[in-house]
Amino acid sequence: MALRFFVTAIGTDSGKTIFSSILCEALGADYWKPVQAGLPGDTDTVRSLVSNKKTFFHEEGIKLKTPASPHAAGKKEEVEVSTQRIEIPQSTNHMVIEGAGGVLVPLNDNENVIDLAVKYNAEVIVVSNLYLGSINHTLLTLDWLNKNNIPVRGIVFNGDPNPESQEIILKRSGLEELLHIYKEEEITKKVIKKYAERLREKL
Ligand SMILES: Nc1ncnc2c1ncn2[C@@H]1O[C@H](COP(=O)(O)OP(=O)(O)OP(=O)(O)O)[C@@H](O)[C@H]1O
Ligand SMILES: C[C@H](N)[C@H](N)CCCCCC(=O)O
Ligand SMILES: [Mg+2]
Repeated sequence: MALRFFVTAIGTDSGKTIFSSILCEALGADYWKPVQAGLPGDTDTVRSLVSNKKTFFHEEGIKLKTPASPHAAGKKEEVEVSTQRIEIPQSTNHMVIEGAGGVLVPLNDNENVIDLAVKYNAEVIVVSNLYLGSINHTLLTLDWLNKNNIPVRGIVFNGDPNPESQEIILKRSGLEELLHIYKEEEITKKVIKKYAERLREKL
């Protein structure tokens, strides 16, 4: 059966696009960004990092030029941003869907980015950075998902190792670490392939 993942994070610039590239490479999955705020978009980045020939890059659901929260970018550009307006592309392949920012980033006055994961019935993966303060950001994110009955497939740590942070996050959440992405000098196709091999063992 085709798998469907929704990649979210504890914030923006967290490594969702890097991890989405790794996941696409690991599974030969399609990539789709339902809401892109800020151009050039993440689809171009993933296209430049994935090596396999199977991944298909779907057109973004809603594309906004403004690098801001989708609700604000939509308001500025007079574009209606809502889950109702965005239908998942047809595909029989596995699909990696990348959110924008974190779970409670607003699409509009009533809806948030995470509502897209629910609408598409996708398994959520949370990318967690390892800066000072990230324990709180990560546990708040996981607690909100848990309290809203949104299951999480696992956590991806991104950044220099911090065993105390990683341990307490895994212990409190009871979730599995799917991958640790270390700080790389440059993100290249070769780097993405290396992590894809590691990730494949966990999926
Ligand atoms: N482990 C890492 N090593 C080196 N650079 C990284 C690493 N993780 C992320 N980066 C860099 O940090 C920047 C932000 O990462 P990325 O674009 O994946 O974030 P994002 O969560 O997708 O952001 P957005 O919310 O805009 O979609 C990029 O320039 C990326 O190449
Ligand atoms: C512009 C950025 N790269 C993303 N596309 C959107 C991030 C929105 C974050 C909103 C917020 O949490 O304050
Ligand atoms: Mg991104």
